[in-house]
Amino acid sequence: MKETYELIIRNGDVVLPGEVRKLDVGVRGGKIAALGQDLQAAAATTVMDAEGQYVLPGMIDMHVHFNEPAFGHWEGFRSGSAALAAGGCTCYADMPLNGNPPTVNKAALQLKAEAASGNSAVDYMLWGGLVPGNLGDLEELAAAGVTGFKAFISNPGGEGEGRFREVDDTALYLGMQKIAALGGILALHAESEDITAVLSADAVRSGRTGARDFASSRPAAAELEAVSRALLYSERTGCRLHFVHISTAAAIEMIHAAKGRGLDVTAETCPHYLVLNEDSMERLGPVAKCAPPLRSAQEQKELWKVLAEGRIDLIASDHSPCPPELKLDPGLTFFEAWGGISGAQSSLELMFHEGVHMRGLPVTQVSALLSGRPARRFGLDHRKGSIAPGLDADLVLLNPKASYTLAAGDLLYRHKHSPYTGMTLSCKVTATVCRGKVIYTAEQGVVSADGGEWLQIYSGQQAL
Ligand SMILES: NC(=O)N[C@H]1NC(=O)NC1=O
Ligand SMILES: [Zn+2]
Ligand SMILES: [Zn+2]
Repeated sequence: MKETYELIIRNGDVVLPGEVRKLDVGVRGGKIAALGQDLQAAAATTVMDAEGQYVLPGMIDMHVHFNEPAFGHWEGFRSGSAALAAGGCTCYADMPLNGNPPTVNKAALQLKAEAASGNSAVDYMLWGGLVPGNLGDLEELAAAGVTGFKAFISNPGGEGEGRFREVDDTALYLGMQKIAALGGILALHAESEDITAVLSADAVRSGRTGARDFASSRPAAAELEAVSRALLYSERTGCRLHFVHISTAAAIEMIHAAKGRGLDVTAETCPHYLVLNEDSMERLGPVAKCAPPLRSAQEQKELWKVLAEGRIDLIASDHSPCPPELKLDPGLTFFEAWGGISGAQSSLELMFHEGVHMRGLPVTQVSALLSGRPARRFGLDHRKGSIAPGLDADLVLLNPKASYTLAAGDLLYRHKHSPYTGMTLSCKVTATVCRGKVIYTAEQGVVSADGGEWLQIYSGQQAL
C-alpha cells in the first residue's frame, strides 16, 4: 500500500542536529515519518508551504510558572500554554510554586495535574518541590511522574503559611542525598539567602529602593556562593543538579569546571539575561524585575560569550507572571513589585533575533539550546527535541524575514505585560505543530487549545 502522510511541510530549511537542509517533512500518526524531497501527498494530506522559512523542533521550556491551583488569576495552564504555542514551544515543565498548595506532596501534585488536564495546548511535565520537611514525600512524587525536584536557596516570595519555603543547608543536603538515592535530579534556584536578605533589608531601611539598588541587593557574589555550596553538596551526595536561570558568566564557568571534574551538573540561562540588562531594568521599571536581577551590560556581554563557547547547557524562559497591579502600579518600589518576568511567548524569537541575526550564532546551536539539549537532559529525547524519523512531530515554522514590533495585544498571557513589548523582532513564528497537529498559525491564532498531554517522565539519566 502506498504510504500516506497526514501532514507534509514542504521545502523548508529544516534544522537537523548539526545541519540545515532543504527538505520536506512527512508526518504520520503524530510522528515524523519521513524527511526527503518531493514527498507524495494524498487527497487527505494537509500540505504546508515552508519555502523561505526554518522548520525547527518545538522549543522545550523547562521552566515556567503557571499558577494553578488557586492563582489562576495570575496565569493558568490555558493562557500560559496558548502563549507558548504562539511562541513555538511544544512542551514545557511547570514549576511547583506560586500556586497553592505548592506541589510538594502527592496530593498537591494531583491537584496540579487536575488543573492542567484538558487545559494545555502543548505537552507538559510537572516539577515537584523540595522544601524543608518534605523528605518523606519525595519518593511518592517521583513514582507519580514528576520531572524532578525544584528547590530555592533564597526566599521565593509569595505570602502566607502555605508558601513554598526555601531550603536551609540541612534540608538541601539531606534532600540531595535522598534525590540521589531516587536517581532523580534537583533544579536549583541558587542565590544566597543570607546575602540577599540582609542587603535587601538594608536597602529598604535606608530608602534605596530603585532599580540599581535592587540589583545591588542581589549581587553576583550571592549567585556564586550558592552555586559553589550546591556543587559541594552534589559532589558529596552524588545528586544530579540543574541550575536554573544562571545570570553570570562566572557561575557558568564554575559549573563548567565542576562538569569537567565529573559532576553531573548543567546550567540554564534565560533570554532576559541575554537580551536585557540593568539599564533596561532602570528604563522599563519593575516589568523587568526578576531574581537573580538583570546584570550590567558587561556581564551580559560575558554571558553571550560563554553561550557562544558552548558552556551554557540550555535556555528556558522562567516565565513568572502576575497581575498588573503587582508590577505596574507606579506607587510600587522595586522591592515591593513582584519579581518575575513574563516572557514565555518570546523565547524562541528573541534567541533567533539576538543570537542568530544580531550575533551570528549558528541556527543549529541556538536550536539545540532550546530543544535538543533540554530533551536530552530531562530524558525526553526518545520522543522530542529534534527532527528525526520516529520522534513526535513537534515542529515550528519560523519566518526569518518577518520583522514585527511586539505589541501588548499580541501577548496571549493572562496579563498582557512583558519587558519585550515595543521591541522590533527580526523573525516570527508562523505555525506550531504538536504531535502532528497544527495548533497555532499566525493568521488564525491558537486553533487547538487543549490537546497537550502530561508526560510523566521522571527526570533523565543523561549528563550533557
Ligand atoms: N517565585 C518566583 O516565581 N520566582 C521567580 N521569579 C524570578 O524572577 N525568579 C524566580 O525564581
Ligand atoms: Zn528561580
Ligand atoms: Zn522560576
